[in-house]
Amino acid sequence: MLYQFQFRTYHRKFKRPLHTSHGIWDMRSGIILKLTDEKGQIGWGEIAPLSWFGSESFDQALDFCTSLPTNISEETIFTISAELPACQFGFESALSNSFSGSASILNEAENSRYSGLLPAGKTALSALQTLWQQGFRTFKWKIGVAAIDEELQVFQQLIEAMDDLGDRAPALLRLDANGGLNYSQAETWLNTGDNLLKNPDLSVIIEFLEQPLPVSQFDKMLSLSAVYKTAIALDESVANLDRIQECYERGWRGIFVIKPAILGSPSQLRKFCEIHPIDAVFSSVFETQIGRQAALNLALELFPNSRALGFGTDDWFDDKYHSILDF
Ligand SMILES: O=C(O)CCC(=O)c1ccccc1C(=O)O
Ligand SMILES: [Mg+2]
Repeated sequence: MLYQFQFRTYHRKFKRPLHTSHGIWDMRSGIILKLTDEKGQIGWGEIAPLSWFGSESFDQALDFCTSLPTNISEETIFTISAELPACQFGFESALSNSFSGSASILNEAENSRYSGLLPAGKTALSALQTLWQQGFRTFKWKIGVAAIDEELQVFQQLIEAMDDLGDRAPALLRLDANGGLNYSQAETWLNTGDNLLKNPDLSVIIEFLEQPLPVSQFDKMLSLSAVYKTAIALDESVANLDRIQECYERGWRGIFVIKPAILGSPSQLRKFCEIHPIDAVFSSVFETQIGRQAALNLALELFPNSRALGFGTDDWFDDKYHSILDF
C-alpha cells in the first residue's frame, strides 16, 4: 500500500509562557501529517518535538518531512530512525488513522481522570480554584523554578487550599522539578511529602515527585526511591523508549512518565509493555487534538486503569486549532 504524504507546520503561542527549571517556553511548533491511501482514506498524524527534552528538534523533523517523496510506503514509516522519535510517533499514528477511537469517550466532562497543570509560583493558587471547578482532583505543579524557601511557602498555601476544597477522597498533587533540584532539596521535598502522610486529617496526598535530579543522577534517584514513602517518577530520564528500557534494566521500579508524542514508535512501546509491567503515567507535550487523540488512545489501550492522565493542559491555549485540518 502506498500513501500520498502531505504536511503543514503550525505555531501556537501559549496564553502565558510555561516556566520550568529548563527555562521559559512561549511557543509550541509542530507538524501535521496527512496520509491518503489508494482508496482515498485519510489518516492524520502530528509531530510535536521537544528538543530540550531530548527529542529531535522541529527543524530536524521538518527536514525529514521535506526529504520524503510524495508517495511513501509502510516500510518507510516503520524504518524511521530512533533518532527521530517524534517523527516515529507522528507517522505511525497517521497510519492507524487514530484521530478517532476510544479516547473520544474520555471527554472533558471527565476531568477527574486528568491531571490539571498548574503554573509555577503563586499563580498556581488561583489556577487551582479554576481547575477544581472544572472537576480536576489531580494537579501538577512545577517546582525548581524559584528559590526553594519561596516554593515551600506557596506549597503550604496550595496544600491548605486543596484541603479546604476537598471532599472525601483526597486530592493528589504531583510536584515536577524537571531535574532542577540538588540532592538535599530533593530530600526536603520528599520529607515534606512523607510528613503530609502522617497527618490523617489532611485530604491531600503528594502523588509523586517528578524528575527531582538531572538525568545524569539516576543512581541517586534510585536510592532516594528506596528511602521515602513519597514516590518518585522519572520523566526526562525516560524521554524515549531506549531510555525507558535502560532505566528498567538498571532497576527502576518507580513511576515512568510516558510522553507518547516524543517517546518513539507506538508499536515498539506496545511490545515493551506486553513484557514489562511498569507503573506509568501518561503526559502531554502540548500537542494539538491530533497528537493528543493518538496519545490518549495509546494510554487507554495499554493502561486502561492507570493514574490520572497528564493531559489537563487545554487551558494553556486560547484556540482549539481545528483550522489546521484544512488541507
Ligand atoms: O504531565 C503533565 O501533567 C503536563 C505536561 C507537562 O508537565 C510537560 C509538558 C511539556 C513538556 C514537559 C512537561 C513535563 O512533564 O515536564
Ligand atoms: Mg515532567
